[in-house]
Amino acid sequence: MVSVFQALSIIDQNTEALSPMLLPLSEVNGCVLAEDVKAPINLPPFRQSAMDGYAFQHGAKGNLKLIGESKAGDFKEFEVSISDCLRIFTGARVPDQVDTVVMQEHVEKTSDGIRILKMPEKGTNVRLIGEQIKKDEVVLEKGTQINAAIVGFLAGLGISKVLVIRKPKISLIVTGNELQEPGTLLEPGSVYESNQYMLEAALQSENVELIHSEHVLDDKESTYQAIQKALEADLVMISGGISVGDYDFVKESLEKNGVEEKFYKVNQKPGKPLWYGKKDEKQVFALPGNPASSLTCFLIYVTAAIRKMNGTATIDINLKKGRMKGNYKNVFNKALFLQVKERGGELEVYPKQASSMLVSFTQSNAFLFVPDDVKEIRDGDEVMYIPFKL
Ligand SMILES: Nc1nc2c(c(=O)[nH]1)N[C@H]1C(S)=C(S)[C@@H](COP(=O)(O)OP(=O)(O)OC[C@H]3O[C@@H](n4cnc5c(N)ncnc54)[C@H](O)[C@@H]3O)O[C@H]1N2
Ligand code: MOO
Repeated sequence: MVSVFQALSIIDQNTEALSPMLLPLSEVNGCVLAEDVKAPINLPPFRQSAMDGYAFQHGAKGNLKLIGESKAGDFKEFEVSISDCLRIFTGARVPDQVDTVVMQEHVEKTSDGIRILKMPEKGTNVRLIGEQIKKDEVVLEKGTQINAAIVGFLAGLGISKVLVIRKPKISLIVTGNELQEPGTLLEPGSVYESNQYMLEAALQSENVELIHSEHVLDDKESTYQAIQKALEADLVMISGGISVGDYDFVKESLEKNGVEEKFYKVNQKPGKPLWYGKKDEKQVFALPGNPASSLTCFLIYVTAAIRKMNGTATIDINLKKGRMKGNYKNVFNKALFLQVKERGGELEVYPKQASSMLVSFTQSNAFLFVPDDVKEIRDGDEVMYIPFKL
């Protein structure tokens, strides 16, 4: 049996960021850049009007004669004298011979052009070449996590592919004869399957690719074969069948598949019988089947490995300081991950807590972390907590 911190450290030692891959923009949201990105063009690439209005040479007095038009997408030159103007629209190129744009609300139309009612300063409403970004400038650094704004920014620079750390491929297996599909009539002795739905949903918040997900019965051969197939992924998650019962076949099936145990059992509650191992570079987490144990182990350990693999974070328990609301006794001699509601750093323990119960998770947004040597927490005590987002 290892401690929570030993378990995290073993996972850390056994986890590396995955190799970089050139991917199209449509697939990189959430990924981490594996190299600096340089601007291939100036932004804007040409002088652009920031308003719908009229372009002219600054210094003109009196009425201006309208001699042409520049709309978005046009690239035309004009012979513009000091007493001429051009109709222009937002985003359109500002032709070379004009330097200022007056917005149309600040002019009055005349029979052949306009009269400026409010004279703008020279250069007003003209976006200059490279004003946002200069060509060859490093615009994003290696290690940046791509979000929607970055995807849009890259597209705006004309970049269609970027080198990113590839997403871990994940396989999921849930085990158990007693598991029945939601939406069917519950048979005596059965329970509805929840962990496959839950873990698939939780994976949607991580930057991963789920390549395989299945339910196997408590049977040696099926478990062995399912694990063999699942090992195509970078990381395998198995729920259930990892304890010491006569029908718990996961541990022996992992060993038979050549997965080497790195630790088994963590001195914690929930989630004591967590098993972690490796086959070459592939990682395997066998999560205890009790739903709250599975989800706790996923949130504390599996996400840590996933985020180191995809380059989005280092492995760290990220403990925050908060204040206890109410009293709690730790009678277990184990580290506890209690599901709590955190509001403004104040932590309220949900009353119904057990490995088998998900109800407490549905009302919580953080774990109160109770070290194994802390036996009692009183109202107002400073405590440690780990926020989570599901
Ligand atoms: N003699 C001992 N028995 C147990 C120990 C122990 O140390 N000695 N540890 C207990 C702890 S702690 C846990 S946690 C569980 C873990 O057991 P398994 O990982 O083998 O899980 P199962 O037996 O398959 O299932 C446990 C429980 O969870 C329900 N379950 C499982 N999978 C699902 C699912 N996909 N959806 C919904 N519910 C699921 C299952 O029906 C059981 O009720 O072992 C203790 N026993
Ligand atoms: O450790 Mo188990 O996950 O408490 O029931």
